[in-house]
Amino acid sequence: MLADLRAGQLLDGAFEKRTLALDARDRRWVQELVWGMLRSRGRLDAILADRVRGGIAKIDVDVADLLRLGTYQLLSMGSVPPYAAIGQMVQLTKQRHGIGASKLANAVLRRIDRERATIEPATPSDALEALAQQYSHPRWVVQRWSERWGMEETRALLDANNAAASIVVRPYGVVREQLEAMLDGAGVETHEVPRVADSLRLATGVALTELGAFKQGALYVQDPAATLVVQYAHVAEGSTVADLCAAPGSKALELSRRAGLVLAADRNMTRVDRMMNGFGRLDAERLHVLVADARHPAITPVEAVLVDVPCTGTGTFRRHPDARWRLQVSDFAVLGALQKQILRAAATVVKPGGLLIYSTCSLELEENDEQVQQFLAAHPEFTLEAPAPGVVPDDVLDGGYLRVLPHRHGFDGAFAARLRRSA
Ligand SMILES: C[S@@+](CC[C@H](N)C(=O)[O-])C[C@H]1O[C@@H](n2cnc3c(N)ncnc32)[C@H](O)[C@@H]1O
Repeated sequence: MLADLRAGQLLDGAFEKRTLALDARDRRWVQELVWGMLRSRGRLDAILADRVRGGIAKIDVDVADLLRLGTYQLLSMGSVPPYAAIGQMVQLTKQRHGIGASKLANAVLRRIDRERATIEPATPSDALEALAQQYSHPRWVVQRWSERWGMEETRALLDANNAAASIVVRPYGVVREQLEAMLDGAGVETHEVPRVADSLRLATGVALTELGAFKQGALYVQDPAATLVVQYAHVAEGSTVADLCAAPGSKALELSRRAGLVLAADRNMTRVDRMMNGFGRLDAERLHVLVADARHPAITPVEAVLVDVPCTGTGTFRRHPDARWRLQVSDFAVLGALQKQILRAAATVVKPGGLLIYSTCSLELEENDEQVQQFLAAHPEFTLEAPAPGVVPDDVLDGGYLRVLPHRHGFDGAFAARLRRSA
């Protein structure tokens, strides 16, 4: 899986592909290991740097990942006996890299096991480096956030990014109480979600896809931040809505609660396939799926258009611990250009008097406020229009925008701007 990530694949996809043959318990164990290791990679590297001659950057990247996995098991996975963690990693290193590398793995991991009581690496004197190491984030990301929010709020955000994200579900075709009863009958503990009516947070460790309520299409998974984006959009009852970047489709489903018809389009065929499977499981109504490029929308103007654009996803680092290590400064320019193109093209298919909703799961101003401000400056026929008071809680509104922050609200990060076209 880690080799897949190095080849540019995303963690979710690599996990799906590599764990097909495992049962639910083993999948959970692998997930705990890999997600946990990636969330603490910076700290693990500091520990390894003190014990690998020449530092971790000097050794083969695959061996480095094996050492990180071994170290994480030794220090953070109490369920794994040290001899098993060391033995397994040494064996794997031998299979993949030969006897020399396996001796290194054996020596390093045994030493870490021996020194576990005094293992914490020294705190770097540079305050940003210290935060980056403690919370395992790239330093440049910590720097950019601390310039915006200050050190203490940045610390809270880094901490939130390392917390395990819970599964939150929404009822479909049944009311919340029915879904609660179905889950209760299956022995699944549920909790209400602050700020978002009808969503249910499931106790951790639930094998969701094995639940009857899932198989019967009585629920779908949606982080409260995504639900809030759609509630903030507040499309008119019975209207036709185009969701031009729709896959895997949870916002399209949420839109279909109020809309008369939702056109759910995405450019990526594989993701469209997955979206269709999801809608099929739910027996979803009032949704039409299309494969289409949002830069050239092939539809006639509609009452509301949502563009949930591709972005750096810095609001979802807690779910995708690989993303923080993949992020590059150049992503802002590359994705920014695409976001700009999609937003401008989407504007051409909004009816006069209609709504254009721009959203991201990024925390970054370049992808959020600045995109919208530039768009509004070039399109005087659109104005920012927050939904009526009470549609979403006041504490997720910020100057008319929707802004959800992991460390303030406890959900994924999200941003949205609701733009009204003049009649
Ligand atoms: C943030 S995700 C959308 C998530 C989705 N709205 C949901 O709530 O489930 C962005 C999506 O945009 C799609 N995408 C990227 N470039 C696109 C383009 N030019 N036209 C249409 N879709 C595009 C990606 O395939 C991806 O599925």
